[in-house]
Amino acid sequence: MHSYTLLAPAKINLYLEIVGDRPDGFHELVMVMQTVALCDRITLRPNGLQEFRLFCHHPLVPQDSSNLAHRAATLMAREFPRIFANYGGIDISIDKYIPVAAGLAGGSTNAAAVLVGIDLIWELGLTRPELETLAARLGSDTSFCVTGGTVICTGRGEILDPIAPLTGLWVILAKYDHLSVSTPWAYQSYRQKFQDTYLSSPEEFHHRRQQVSSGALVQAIAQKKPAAIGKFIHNDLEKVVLPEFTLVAELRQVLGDLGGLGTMMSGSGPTVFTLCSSQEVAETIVKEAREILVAPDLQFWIAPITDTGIQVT
Ligand SMILES: C[C@@](CO)(OP(=O)(O)O)[C@H](O)COP(=O)(O)OP(=O)(O)OC[C@H]1O[C@@H](n2ccc(N)nc2=O)[C@H](O)[C@@H]1O
Ligand SMILES: Nc1ncnc2c1ncn2[C@@H]1O[C@H](COP(=O)(O)OP(=O)(O)O)[C@@H](O)[C@H]1O
Repeated sequence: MHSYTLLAPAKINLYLEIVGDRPDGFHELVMVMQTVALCDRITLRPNGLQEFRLFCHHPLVPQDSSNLAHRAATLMAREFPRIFANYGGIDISIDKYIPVAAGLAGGSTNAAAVLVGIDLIWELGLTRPELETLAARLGSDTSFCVTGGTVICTGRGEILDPIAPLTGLWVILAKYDHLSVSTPWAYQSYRQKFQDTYLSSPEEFHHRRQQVSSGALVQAIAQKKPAAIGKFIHNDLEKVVLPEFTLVAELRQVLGDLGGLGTMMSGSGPTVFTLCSSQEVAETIVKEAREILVAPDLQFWIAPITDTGIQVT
């Protein structure tokens, strides 16, 4: 049996609109998700035991069965008990490069990589849609992470409509090390503040989804117009996160003022991203931002936008 090393990339949300409440307690969303080439490295080694073991040295990442990567492995064992009994367990090692609890889907992409990797190790031959359906049981963002690219994500986030890939752009990611935002908190706060604007029927959800599919951002992506893409990015969760996390609001303002195509918070934050036309532009903006915002724990990453999801190396 082979060992595999996989690269699991982060995502940003180019668009995140909260459309309404769902009967399952989650929110109905319309999002445009985009893969970014900032990757965690996941190594999977068959261990000959009847258990999964997880190794990760990041202080904020759980090392036990609550880790999303471990949960993905357990899900596979439950789905394929006889194959698990034959092939045995796997040691999962995670080298973390994606910042944690940052709105970049770090845990979800690790889980997606484990599904893809176990499919290979156990020679299951699962199709992409089958892997995406399994992934949806682990989290709202996990199905997207299986495939990656540029995708309209609706429902809880698990209904995927891939669109023309967005390539040739670069992104700056900026995050204060000491800040993290709880995703449930962000959604609950949004509900408390904006519930009176929510749509509620499946017909209204469908209509809104159609509007976004044919709307300004998706058109700009299809026509490969970087300036328009930067203009039409949007995130409803900024309305609750920015007033509460003033450092994030300031960071967003400073990066936005320094140029780039557009600046926005990703997901539930607190990472702020700036889309740039080139690596050089991104480097210049980061240099200038570091001169304005003198904070030892403010970190920047520069990475290309990519249409490559989980990669087996
Ligand atoms: C906000 C987003 C945007 O892409 O990403 P992150 O900022 O976490 O990366 C996602 O919606 C997060 O997706 P994910 O991180 O997979 O969340 P889940 O584990 O499924 O849900 C965490 C919690 O978020 C809330 N939640 C999530 C998705 C959704 N459509 N409606 C919700 O209300 C629920 O309170 C849920 O308990
Ligand atoms: N493999 C994992 N990598 C990162 N975080 C994980 C993982 N498994 C569980 N977590 C937990 O999930 C929570 C959300 O982290 P993460 O997935 O990085 O952020 P986000 O949901 O904002 O994209 C954190 O509290 C973290 O401890």
